[in-house]
Amino acid sequence: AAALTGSAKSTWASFLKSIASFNGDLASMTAPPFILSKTSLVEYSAYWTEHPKLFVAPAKEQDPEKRALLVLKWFLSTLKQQYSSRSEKLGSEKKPLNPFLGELFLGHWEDEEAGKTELISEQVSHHPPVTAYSIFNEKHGVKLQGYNGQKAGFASMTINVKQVGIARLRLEKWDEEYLITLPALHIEGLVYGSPFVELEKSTIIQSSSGFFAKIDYTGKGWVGGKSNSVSAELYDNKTGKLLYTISGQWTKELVIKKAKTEVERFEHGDKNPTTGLTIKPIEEQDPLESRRAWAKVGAAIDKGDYDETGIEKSKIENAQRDLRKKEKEEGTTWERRYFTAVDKVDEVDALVERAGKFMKTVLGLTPISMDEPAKTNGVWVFDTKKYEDVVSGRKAEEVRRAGETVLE
Ligand SMILES: CCC(=O)OC[C@H](C)CC[C@H]1O[C@H]2C[C@H]3[C@@H]4CC=C5C[C@@H](O)CC[C@]5(C)[C@H]4CC[C@]3(C)[C@H]2[C@@H]1C
Repeated sequence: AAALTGSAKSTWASFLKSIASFNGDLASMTAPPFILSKTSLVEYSAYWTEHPKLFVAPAKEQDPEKRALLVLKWFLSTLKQQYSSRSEKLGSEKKPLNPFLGELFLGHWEDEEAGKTELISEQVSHHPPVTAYSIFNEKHGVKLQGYNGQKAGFASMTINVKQVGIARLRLEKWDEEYLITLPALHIEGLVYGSPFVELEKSTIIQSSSGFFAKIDYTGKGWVGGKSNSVSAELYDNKTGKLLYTISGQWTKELVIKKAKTEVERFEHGDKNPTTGLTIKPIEEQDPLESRRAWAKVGAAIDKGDYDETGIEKSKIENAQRDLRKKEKEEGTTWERRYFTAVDKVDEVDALVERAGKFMKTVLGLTPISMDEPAKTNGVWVFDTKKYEDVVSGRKAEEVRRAGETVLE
């Protein structure tokens, strides 16, 4: 992106100075107008499934080893959307709107082969910010649920972000579950006023059928490396045998090898177009749905009217503060519409334990421990009872009342 000029340069310079006194809470930073996005962070859950065909492919594969490879392939195909789609579309990473507690993002993908895949994303915590989501395709019995928050730090002109939370993929037909941990990232390019995400360190995928993947992320700075590089290894837990490797750039092309021979090359970008998410027109949305709730802020950002953006944002933020104060006085808490926080999930603990054992005994690595990925306020799970109560209309009164609390 072109280097900054004139006033943008000076506001960016003062912004960089402000980051230097960064306290770790990304949302609290006031970024200059040109870096503000009108998209709320609650929308980012959609990045998991913009290729519905890849998302449902594992369900149709009866060989468990090939299923594990298809899950790894789907996961790697989400990285470009998750971490570089804004830079590609908007020229740089942007600062998303900080979702209010209870903010919703609902939609579905319609795909001729995969059928309907539904998305439910809810901001289940504001302090610290935690987004929970459930993405499911009934036709193929594929269900993804997860939650994530961010712990950020600032060092040598780079924002370092550690993700907390996990993703869980369930294949009903095979009674199989996959635990997926989330990559750490850092924001490069701040000094040029054109920030972009680079992934780092490593994540794992552990399947209940006995397959384990380790995924390592490196960037340009790495020894002779290219930006957005990834190298994944898929193992058989039982034999410790390395079955497949997938490597390349998660923004461009990845190569799958079985042992040493190439078996497939798959592309991202125009050869692998994403499916558009269908969401209701704003006037039909629930008041808590993100694009309706932030409509006035979004309009101000589109106009580049920084003052109006600030005024409309603080109206929402003040309404939220009043709501929290009222709940405190009444001794009530906000009812999460679709998710519940629990202390632990046995299936998740079993997968973490299995992965940890494999990492230690076969790979000689430090095993992941559950408190590591899940360090938010509990393990957030999709509550199908709550979901059915909403869909059936049994919760219509609570839904209506909740909508009235959001400033229109
Ligand atoms: C806070 C200082 C500031 O505003 O700097 C402006 C710069 C745009 C850099 C900070 C923002 O960069 C954004 C990138 C966002 C992550 C992108 C993708 C994901 C994956 C998704 O599944 C979960 C959320 C996550 C981790 C985003 C979290 C928020 C990030 C780091 C934004 C930063 C505020």
